[in-house]
Amino acid sequence: ERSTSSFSYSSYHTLEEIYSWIDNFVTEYSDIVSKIRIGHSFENRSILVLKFSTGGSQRRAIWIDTGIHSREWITHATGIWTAKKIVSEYGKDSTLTNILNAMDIFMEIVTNPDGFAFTHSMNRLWRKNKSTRPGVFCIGVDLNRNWKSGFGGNGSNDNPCSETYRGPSPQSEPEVAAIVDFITAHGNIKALISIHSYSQMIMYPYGHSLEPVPNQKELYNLAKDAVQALYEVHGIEYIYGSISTTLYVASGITVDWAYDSGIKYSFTFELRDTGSYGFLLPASQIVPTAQETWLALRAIMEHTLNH
Ligand SMILES: NS(=O)(=O)N[C@@H](Cc1ccccc1)C(=O)O
Ligand SMILES: [Zn+2]
Repeated sequence: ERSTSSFSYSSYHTLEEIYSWIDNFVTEYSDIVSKIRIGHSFENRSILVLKFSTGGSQRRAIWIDTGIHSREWITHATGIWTAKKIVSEYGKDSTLTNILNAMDIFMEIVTNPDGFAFTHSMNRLWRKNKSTRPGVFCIGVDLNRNWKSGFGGNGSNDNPCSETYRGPSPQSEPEVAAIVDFITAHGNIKALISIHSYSQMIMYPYGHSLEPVPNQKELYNLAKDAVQALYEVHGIEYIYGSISTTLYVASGITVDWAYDSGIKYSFTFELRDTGSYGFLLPASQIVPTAQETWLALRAIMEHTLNH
C-alpha cells in the first residue's frame, strides 16, 4: 500500500510495519518530511529519524524520541500519530505553522529497534536493548541509564542482569551513541522530549541529583502549562516536577545529558496509564493518549519558539 491512508493509527504495529509506514510517509509528504539514518543498532537494524522542515538550513530544532524502552508500545504509537498530526496541521494550526516556519522537528520513533522486535517475537515486557558481551550471561543495557551525565550514579545498576543496567561505559550502546553524535553534530537543538510510559507525568532534569537546574522555575511553569493543556483534552491528570523529586533518582538518563549539553528545554513524559494496564495499554487508548499528548508537546515547542 503506497499511501499511509490504509495504515491504522489506532493499532499497535510491528517493527516492519512501522519502517514500511515511515517509507510511505516520507514519500507521501516529501515536501515537508525526510528520513535520516543516524546509525544502526547492536543487531544491525537501521536507526531512523524523521526530519520535519519547511526550509532554511541549520534552523533551531526540536528533538522528540519515543520507544527507548521497547515495551512502552504506547510511545511508538503516539510518535506515529504525532508525525501524521504535524503534517496534517501545518498550514492549518497557526501555532504549529509558526513553529515549523522557524524551526525543524526531529523525531525518532523506534529508538530501541532490537528490543522492540524482541517484544513482538519473544518477550512483550522486554525493556533494554539486546547487546551482549563476552563472558556476560545476561543480555541488554538500559538505554535510559547509558548517557554520560551522572553515569554510574544512584538509580542505575552495574549488574548486567538488572533492568537498569547502565552498561560498561557512557554511550557504550550504539543506539545512544547515534543520538549523541547526531545532536552534537547538529549543534542547534533547543528542546528535547524523551517519551516513556507509564505513570502520567511530565518531568525535567535532574534525575541524577536533587539539585534544581538553573532554569528550574521556567521548566516548572512550562511543565504546569503542558499538563493543563493535556488535561483539557480528555480530563487526564498528570503530575509534574523534576525527575528526582517527582519520581526517583535515576542516573545516566537522556534528559540530564541533553540539559548538560545545553538543551535547556529538556523534558521526559510518562504517558498513560497509572497502572491499570501499565505497559499493556489497550489499543483503544492510543488515539486519546496521542491527542492529549499533542497539546503538551505543542506547548513546549511554542515556548521554545518564543524564548
Ligand atoms: N519508563 S520507565 O518505567 O522505565 N520509568 C523511567 C522513568 C524515568 C524517565 C526519564 C528519566 C528518568 C527516569 C525510567 O527510566 O526508570
Ligand atoms: Zn521508560
